[in-house]
Amino acid sequence: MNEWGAAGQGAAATAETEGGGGVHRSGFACFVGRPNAGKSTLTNALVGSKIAITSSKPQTTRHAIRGIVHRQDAQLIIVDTPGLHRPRTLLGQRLNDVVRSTWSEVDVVGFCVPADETIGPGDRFIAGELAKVARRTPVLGIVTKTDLVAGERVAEQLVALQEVMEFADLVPVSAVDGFQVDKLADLLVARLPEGPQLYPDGDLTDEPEQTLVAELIREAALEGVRDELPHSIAVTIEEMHPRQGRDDLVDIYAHLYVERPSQKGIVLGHRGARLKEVGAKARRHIEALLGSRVYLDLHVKVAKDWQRDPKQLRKLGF
Ligand SMILES: Nc1nc2c(ncn2[C@@H]2O[C@H](COP(=O)(O)OP(=O)(O)OP(=O)(O)O)[C@@H](O)[C@H]2O)c(=O)[nH]1
Repeated sequence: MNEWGAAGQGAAATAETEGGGGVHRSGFACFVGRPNAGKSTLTNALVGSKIAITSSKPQTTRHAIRGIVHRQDAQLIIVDTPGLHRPRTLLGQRLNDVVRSTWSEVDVVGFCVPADETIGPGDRFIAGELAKVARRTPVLGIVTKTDLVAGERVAEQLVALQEVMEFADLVPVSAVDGFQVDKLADLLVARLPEGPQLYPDGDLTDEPEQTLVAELIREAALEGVRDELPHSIAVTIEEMHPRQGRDDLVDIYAHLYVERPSQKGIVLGHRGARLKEVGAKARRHIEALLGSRVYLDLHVKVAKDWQRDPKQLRKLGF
């Protein structure tokens, strides 16, 4: 087709080079959508490995965790942002700042709306914010969780989504049964500039291991108590290193912060039974992540009103 398409060195991608042999694209994408829209699960489905943290309750993905999709023709780096929401605390404001700065850095944004929930004010709030960047960054409309509803409902949701804002493309997907996940990858890749591979083959995420470990502990600690302590737990890794003289065992010392003394009891449980379960569960996940045995030491501490205190927020990594 076009011999010059692959020559590439710094040449801008054009429509003519699309599909041309040898063209390699690389760049960044992120998914936005209200909490629970399925963004993390979709990232995992695209990357093909559990790296982002998923849960059935909102607001669990706090850090911009990247998943990397390696393909012959492209490398797509997915940045997973926290959910955008109306801020009520300093933490809320910081999270929204992270989201907005992410949007301005990526090549394409995917706006996720679940097929099984009506489009509401939360989605329109996000669309309003997204419209501000849409002139520079293409936004794809994604209807997620199509496996949960009948075909007509998916069609209705696509129509409803189209009315919320102008999209570069619209696509329905299911991360659970894999419906159109490859199609979505194609649509995202098509929006990336021509460029070389940015990460080595096999890299799935560049998020520091300690951040992932802290997220796994937080996830385990929130299990079953989210209604009581939805946003009140933060985790820091104080120390993490292989045990001296052992190459099959990693020692991890972590602090679990709650906001008030009364919450400490909830996390600990009767005679510390709950914390023990949390530790066992987190340890299993961390062992799977690190591919090594793990000794996990967890301490619960009270950091009074950490969500409202800039000094505490900095200490906890926000
Ligand atoms: N049936 C079905 N469930 C899904 C699908 N994708 C996600 N889910 C479920 O929906 C819930 C929320 O998914 P997440 O991927 O954690 O959603 P999120 O948008 O990343 O949520 P936040 O991190 O809170 O912003 C989880 O219980 C998932 O298992 C899907 O394609 N089909």
